[in-house]
Amino acid sequence: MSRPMRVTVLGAGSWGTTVASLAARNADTLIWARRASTVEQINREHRNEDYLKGLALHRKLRATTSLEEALRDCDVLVMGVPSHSFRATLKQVAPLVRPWVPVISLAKGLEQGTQRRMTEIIHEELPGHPAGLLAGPNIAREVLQGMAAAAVVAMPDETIARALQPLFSSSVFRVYINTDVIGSELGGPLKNVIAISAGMGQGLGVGENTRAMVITRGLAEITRLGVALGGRAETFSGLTGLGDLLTTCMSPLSRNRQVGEQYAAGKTTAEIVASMNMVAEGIKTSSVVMELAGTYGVDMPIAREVAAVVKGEHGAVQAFRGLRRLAAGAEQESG
Ligand SMILES: NC(=O)C1=CN([C@@H]2O[C@H](COP(=O)(O)OP(=O)(O)OC[C@H]3O[C@@H](n4cnc5c(N)ncnc54)[C@H](O)[C@@H]3O)[C@@H](O)[C@H]2O)C=CC1
Ligand SMILES: O=C(CO)COP(=O)(O)O
Repeated sequence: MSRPMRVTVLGAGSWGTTVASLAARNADTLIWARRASTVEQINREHRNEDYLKGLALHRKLRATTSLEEALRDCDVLVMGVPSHSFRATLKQVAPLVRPWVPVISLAKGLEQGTQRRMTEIIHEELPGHPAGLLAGPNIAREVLQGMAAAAVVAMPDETIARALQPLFSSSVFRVYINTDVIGSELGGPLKNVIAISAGMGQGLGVGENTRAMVITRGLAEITRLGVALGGRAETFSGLTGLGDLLTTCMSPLSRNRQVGEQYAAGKTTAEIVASMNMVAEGIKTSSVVMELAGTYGVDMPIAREVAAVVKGEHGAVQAFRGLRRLAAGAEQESG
C-alpha cells in the first residue's frame, strides 16, 4: 500500500514553521527543530511562540528533534535554516536522505567566503538531488494568519516544479513556477540589503519620495548584478524580485528593515544582532554582495553604503548623504 507524500522541513524558525504549516494542509509534514521545548509546543499546542507569537499552526503538523526520524520517509526536503547554517545542516543530512529527494531552499542569503547561492550548496553537498527554492513577498506572520500572498517555486526542471507546486498552495497562497533558478534565488538576498537602506531612511524620516528612490534604484542594482550572475532580467520584476523588495522595504515586520531603523537610531551591528532573536540575512549578505559587485564590475551605490554602515565605517546619516552626492546619468545606466 502506498503511503502519503512526506514533506520534511528542517529549521523551526518563523518561515520554516510557516511553510511547514502550509504544507501540512496538503501532505504528511514533519518539522525538525533542535530544541525539545519547540517540538513539544508544536506537537501539543500547535504553536511556536518563540517565533510566531499568538498564532495557531495546522493541527496535522508534527515536529521532532530527531534528524533520523525527520529524514527516514522524506519525499521532499525543505531547508528552513538560515544561510549561515545551511551547509553544515546539509552535511548532517547527506547520509540520511534518500538519493532522489528534491531539496527546496527557503533561505534568502549568500554564503560568506564562497559567495554561493543556497541551491549551489545543495548541489555540492547532495549531488544528484533536484534543487530549487520557494521565494516571494512572504512575511511569515502574514502568511500564517491567512492573508493572501503569492510565491514562486523555482526549479530548473519544470516538471518537478509543477509536481511541488500543490504542496505549498492554498486558496490564499498562490504558488507560481519559474525555471530561472539563478534570478529567482538572487532576488531575496539582494532585496534584504536594499531593505536595510529603506529602514535607515524610515528611521531618519527621509520621506516617501526618497524611499521610492531607494526602492527603484535598488531594483536597478539588484537587476544589474542579477543579470551579470546569469539571472534573466524579467525575473527581477516578478514576485521574487520587485515583489519581495517592496514587501521587505515597506513592512514594519521586516527584520531587515528593522535593522536599518536601528542603524538610524545610532546602534552598531553588534548591538543590533545581540538584541534580535531572529535572523536578518541582509547584514551578512551586504559584504558578499559587494565582493560580487567588485568581481563582476557592477555599480551598486546603495548596497555599498549599506555595507559601509554594517562594517561601522560610517553611520546612516552619512550613508544617505553619500547617496545624495551621486552623479545621475541616464536612468538605464549605473548609479
Ligand atoms: N521570516 C520570514 O518572513 C521569511 C524568512 N525567509 C528566510 O528564511 C530563512 C530562515 O528565516 P526565519 O525562519 O525567518 O529565521 P528565524 O530567525 O525566525 O529562525 C531561524 C531558525 O533556524 C534555526 N537554526 C539556526 N541555525 C541552525 C542550525 N545550525 N541547525 C538547526 N537549526 C538552526 C534557529 O534555531 C531558528 O529556529 C532566512 O534565510 C530568511 O531570510 C524567507 C521568507 C520569509
Ligand atoms: O523575506 C522576507 C519577506 O519576503 C522576510 O524579510 P525579513 O527577513 O526582512 O523579515
